[in-house]
Amino acid sequence: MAAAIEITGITKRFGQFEALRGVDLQIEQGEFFALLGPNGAGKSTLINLMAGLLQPTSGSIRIMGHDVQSDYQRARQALGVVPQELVFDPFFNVREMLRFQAGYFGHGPENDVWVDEIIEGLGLTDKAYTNMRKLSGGMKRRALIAQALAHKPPVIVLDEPTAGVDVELRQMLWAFIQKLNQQGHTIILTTHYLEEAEALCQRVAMMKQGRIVALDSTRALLKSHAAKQLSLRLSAALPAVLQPLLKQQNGEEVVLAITELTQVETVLTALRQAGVQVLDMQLQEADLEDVFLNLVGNQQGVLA
Ligand SMILES: Nc1ncnc2c1ncn2[C@@H]1O[C@H](COP(=O)(O)OP(=O)(O)OP(=O)(O)O)[C@@H](O)[C@H]1O
Repeated sequence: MAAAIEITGITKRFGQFEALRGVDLQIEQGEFFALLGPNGAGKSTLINLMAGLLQPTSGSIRIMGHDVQSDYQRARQALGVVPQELVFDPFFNVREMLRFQAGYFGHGPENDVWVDEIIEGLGLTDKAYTNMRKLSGGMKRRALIAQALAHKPPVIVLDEPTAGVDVELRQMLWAFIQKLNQQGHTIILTTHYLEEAEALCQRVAMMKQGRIVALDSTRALLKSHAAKQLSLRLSAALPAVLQPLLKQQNGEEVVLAITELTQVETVLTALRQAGVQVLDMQLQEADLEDVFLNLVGNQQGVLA
């Protein structure tokens, strides 16, 4: 079985600037995959290369086994990309636009059942016959997501689909995308909402300055890269023996970084021996945001 996406040795220069510096990545069919990274890491450039909108400086990309350059049409047919920007054709209503889009990929009336399914799945039923230019911003975004899906592509790329959208659309979108994933579609998601990636994606790639700096299952990343946090309110100062674990001090509260649960016992013993009482205690699991900050740092705008 061909991989959904196979990226081999991709580099991309814009003049002197190297936006991608050797990216290798294979995403299997049926995966729900997150592509994360701070602003400027190269995510959109990689997506534009997948969609054939840019030519790589070197390397190759295959979508469902089809080379994006030498077999462009079949590669493009296999891919649906939901772009970041709201670009649309103002002359059609929603349903017409979707049928037109599917027609562009060679589908006829047999695809209408699918078009109606996405209209319903994205909550556009009431707007199906409304002209695109009369839709509100949120509804336009739904229509653009629908547009990327109109030709029923097996591989779906969502480039920050929930940036600036309300909770209702977010929940509806994720329910629908999860259903598509269960039906066998491969989903690739970029998002700055790391809790979304953590909740939805089985595997994560983190990019920094044009390179992949981490690639693993979400679970393994959480386990290997981030510590748990133990927050304590104490009756006296933190004993010196525990200072090496100190991560933060917020007034009365001290936050210790621990890697193993057994360390909690060690901390409590050390406190008892020093005669320090625990007034309050909270153990917090590491989340994907901690991993992200550890690996790529909190550059400006990362978690906008
Ligand atoms: N057409 C272009 N010409 C010159 N530089 C470009 C061009 N497109 C992108 N870049 C640069 O390449 C780098 C990667 O940009 P890209 O848009 O891929 O990042 P990103 O990870 O998608 O960021 P964001 O999270 O902000 O969308 C940036 O430094 C950007 O300025």
